[in-house]
Amino acid sequence: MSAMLSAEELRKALRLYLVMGSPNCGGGDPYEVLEAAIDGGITMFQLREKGPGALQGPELLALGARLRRLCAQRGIPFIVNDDERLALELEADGLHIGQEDAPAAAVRERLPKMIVGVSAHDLGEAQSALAEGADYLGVGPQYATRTKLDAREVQGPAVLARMRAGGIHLPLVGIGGIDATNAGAVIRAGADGVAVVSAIASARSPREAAAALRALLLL
Ligand SMILES: Cc1ncc(COP(=O)(O)OP(=O)(O)O)c(N)n1
Ligand SMILES: Cc1ncsc1CCOP(=O)(O)O
Ligand SMILES: [Mg+2]
Repeated sequence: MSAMLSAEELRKALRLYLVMGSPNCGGGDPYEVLEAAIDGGITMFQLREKGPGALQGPELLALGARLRRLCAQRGIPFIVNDDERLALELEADGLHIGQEDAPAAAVRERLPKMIVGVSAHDLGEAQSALAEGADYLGVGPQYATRTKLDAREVQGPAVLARMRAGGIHLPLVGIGGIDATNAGAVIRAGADGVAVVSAIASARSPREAAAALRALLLL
């Protein structure tokens, strides 16, 4: 577990997890989108700069530094997707990696003080991630998504129930196609929280979208 958050604090932080980068903001300013989402009540943030027009190099570092600072000011854990070096440069609270990224055990060893999140699509992957020292699992896709073109097939909330029944007690967050119409089903299946991209970042009002999700998650 990260030195920064206890397991219980992490479970709470995962409740409404915004995952986002500039390509998800419909041309809007990602800083303003994140600020509005924090005002609306998100509890954790992941910088995932992927897709058409994704920033790289110094531009990505500059954006990451601004978003990181905003999260620090507002008490929101700041996680970086995929890029271990960027996570270190930004002094992130954590790194999220998937099955096609660096091996979780090696990342755990290199980043002993960071929150390490791992994507898991079935019980077997969840058991491996647990054994390799993951702090939480991102589980999905729960529903169809247009945000991640290389997403695996839809698993549905039942995959969360299978993980719980299989003895996975790690903090779990559902991801993929989640919005206000289906977030409750994800929680009822066993997730501690929901991770969303488009439901907040592409909303007409990211603040209102985050507030609506927060209200139904009973926060
Ligand atoms: C919270 C959370 N869960 C899952 C993912 C997906 O990670 P990954 O499978 O590595 O895919 P990319 O996001 O890197 O395209 C995530 N980012 N966050
Ligand atoms: C990053 C990721 N991993 C699995 S699905 C997904 C994308 C989720 O985006 P959205 O919330 O817009 O469906
Ligand atoms: Mg990844």
